Amino acid sequence: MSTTPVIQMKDIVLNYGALTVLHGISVDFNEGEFFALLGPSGCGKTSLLRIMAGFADPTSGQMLLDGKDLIGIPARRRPVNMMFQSYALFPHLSVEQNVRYGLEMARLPADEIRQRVGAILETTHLTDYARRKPNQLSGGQRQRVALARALVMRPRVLLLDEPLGALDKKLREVMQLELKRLQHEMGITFIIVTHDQEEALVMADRIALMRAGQIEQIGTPAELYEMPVSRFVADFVGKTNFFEGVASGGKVSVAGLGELTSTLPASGAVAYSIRPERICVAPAKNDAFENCFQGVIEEVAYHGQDQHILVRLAGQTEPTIARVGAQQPGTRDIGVGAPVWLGWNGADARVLTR
Ligand SMILES: Nc1ncnc2c1ncn2[C@@H]1O[C@H](COP(=O)(O)OP(=O)(O)OP(=O)(O)O)[C@@H](O)[C@H]1O
Repeated sequence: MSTTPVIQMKDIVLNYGALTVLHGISVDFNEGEFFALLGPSGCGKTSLLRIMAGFADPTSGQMLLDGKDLIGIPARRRPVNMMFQSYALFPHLSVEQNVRYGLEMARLPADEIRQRVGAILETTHLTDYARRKPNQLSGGQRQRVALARALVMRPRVLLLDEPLGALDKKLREVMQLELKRLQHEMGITFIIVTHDQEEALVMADRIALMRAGQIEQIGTPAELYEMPVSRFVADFVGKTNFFEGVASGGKVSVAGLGELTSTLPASGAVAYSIRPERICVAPAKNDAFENCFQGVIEEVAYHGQDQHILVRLAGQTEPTIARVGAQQPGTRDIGVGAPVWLGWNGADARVLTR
């Protein structure tokens, strides 16, 4: 993938009166990448998207498209298209008319319009629905029409604000892969806003995790998951167990429990983070693991392909969660109240200083 930036945001600040919504955001969005702006409600994701689309001007900061200043250029003159959560299709127009509308407004030659609309209906699997009205379509189909309508304009960048928000879980999962396929086929930069970390992990090439108007970490899904820079990232992306303790060298001392090992040297107050799938559950102590602690099972949650086993370790206020596959020998009969051993290796843990 290219690392040539299409849009560059430099130190973007946005104030609404006395309220600062964006506190100096700097990020480059690259040519042809699928980028997710992820974060909890109210962290400023949509505000950042609206600035890129031209619906809001930042209080200060710089924004470049292909190296040229974008601020002050009206929304309709930017090669940037925004797709809203409420797809805003014209109800009285057919699918095909909805899709061709933008090209007609741009006064393109009739032949080119026909060719481009035909091609995009095919790419989005809508050819058979071309004559239907929006109210004769399912939610997923309407969503595809909105996408086709945006993509037919061939924007340099497509901005998508919670595009799958209105769909049920099953359809969301189908459309996540569909969006990724479309983005890949067309090579257009997609910047998507979502508060759903799973969605961001599945779809995006890179993610910016935002928190209270700032970017906490930018990276690939694997970087955010495997190498979180803070408690906030480790907690927001995936599930994890935290042990608050004091680090010295490669060890973290946890009150009531003992010393935990890691391969990351640190000192002072830290959070030691270990993912549930990195913890092995066994009826007896297994010396193959550097960290072994006994506890009592508090709850077993069945999740289909795996189980989440909540274990109370000595001196801990929160249970420790281990995720075990249904196929793991010996775990099927483990029940609430049983004593078990949890084991993991230091290389699988993260030591977080903030
Ligand atoms: N027009 C406005 N006037 C005043 N405050 C606003 C305005 N628009 C947004 N805000 C505030 O700015 C902050 C960021 O809002 P924004 O919509 O960007 O967040 P978000 O991360 O997209 O959240 P969500 O996922 O809930 O949509 C919020 O505190 C919001 O209340």
